[in-house]
Amino acid sequence: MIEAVGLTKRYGAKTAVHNLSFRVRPGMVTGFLGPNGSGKSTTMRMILGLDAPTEGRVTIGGHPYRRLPNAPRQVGALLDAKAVHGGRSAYNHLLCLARLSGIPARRVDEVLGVVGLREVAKKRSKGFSLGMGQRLGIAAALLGDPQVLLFDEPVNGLDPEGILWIRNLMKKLASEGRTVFVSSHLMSEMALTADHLIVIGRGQLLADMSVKDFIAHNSADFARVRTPDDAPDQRDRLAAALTEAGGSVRPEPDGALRVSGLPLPRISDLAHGADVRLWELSPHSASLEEAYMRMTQGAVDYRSTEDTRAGLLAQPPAGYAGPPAGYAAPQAAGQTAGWPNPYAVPPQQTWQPPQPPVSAPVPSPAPAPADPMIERDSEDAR
Ligand SMILES: Nc1ncnc2c1ncn2[C@@H]1O[C@H](COP(=O)(O)OP(=O)(O)OP(=O)(O)O)[C@@H](O)[C@H]1O
Repeated sequence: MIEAVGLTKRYGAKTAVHNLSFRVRPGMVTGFLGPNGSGKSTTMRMILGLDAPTEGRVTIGGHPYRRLPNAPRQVGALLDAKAVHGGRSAYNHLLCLARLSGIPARRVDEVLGVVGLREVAKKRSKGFSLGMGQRLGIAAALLGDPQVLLFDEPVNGLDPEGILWIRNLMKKLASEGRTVFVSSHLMSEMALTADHLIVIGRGQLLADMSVKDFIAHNSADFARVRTPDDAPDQRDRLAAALTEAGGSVRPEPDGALRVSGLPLPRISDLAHGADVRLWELSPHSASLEEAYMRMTQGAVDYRSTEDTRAGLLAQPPAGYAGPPAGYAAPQAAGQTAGWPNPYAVPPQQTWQPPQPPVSAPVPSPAPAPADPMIERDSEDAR
């Protein structure tokens, strides 16, 4: 098990990791997630004794890495696949590592087989592709047959077959009772590989929970409901009935309604009661990516200047003429006027009954609530 307690790392004025406490348990794959610059690599380096914590501690099996007896046989890591002497063959690179750690030479051949590099074992690694380099780095991590494994972005540069291979390898290592700690930016991959997640943002812990709980806690399930395209009155009637029943209703780009707060059978009954025909009534369950985006959108350090605020505003599809008449565009947290932020927490009540065609002034949309991150980002501008 890996255990961090109050782990903090400062580089001069920069706090890379702040008061981080977590446990990485054996027998499962634990994903380590966070936006760029959030402190994942710094944390991994501290776990491996490559960086000393400014405060706090991190141990493996109860010992700091540097005090672990025969550490390379207990802990294997892939931090930077490029950290290889390019003039050496894959075989010689692994053989050097094995000799330094008192690992028998026959193990080199075994791990080359595991990572699928036997055929190129005698080739110099400087000619290796990114994916082959990753495989070589993974072979080095496996060399001592360790109980604890750390992988920093192991799927970097791998093709789909390689990604699948890594996924199965991680799962197999965990099923053998090992501790597997893996960072990645590929959410879809993490959703398939990890059992548990540790999520950090700006060096601080944001979440420590199972993948299932993480998605459940950070996403809102909703239903998509579509009425006949040629009958906008039916859509308006349905939206009004759903809102009256306590649902939250928002327009979708294609004219459908996004409804949260009401179960599907209730939506169906309300539609029936309002004499509205449905062309679609489908459940939507959030993905890990959506849940992650929602949780971390306030903790992103680097953001395109074209992402006006939260950086997550989807562009309206070509040809989209704006929301249907009768809708007051909701301004959820982290959202600017325009296209709805797909990751924003849905507002409680968004449906506005259609206005009668009188010459009353059209109410202007409410101003977006102040977003404290905007202030902070401009202060932190670098
Ligand atoms: N040696 C160093 N000196 C100064 N600052 C550093 C050093 N190493 C890391 N940092 C800073 O600490 C913060 C965390 O960096 P780190 O590389 O740990 O993040 P990360 O989550 O691994 O990022 P990425 O996903 O982009 O790899 C960043 O702001 C980085 O610039």
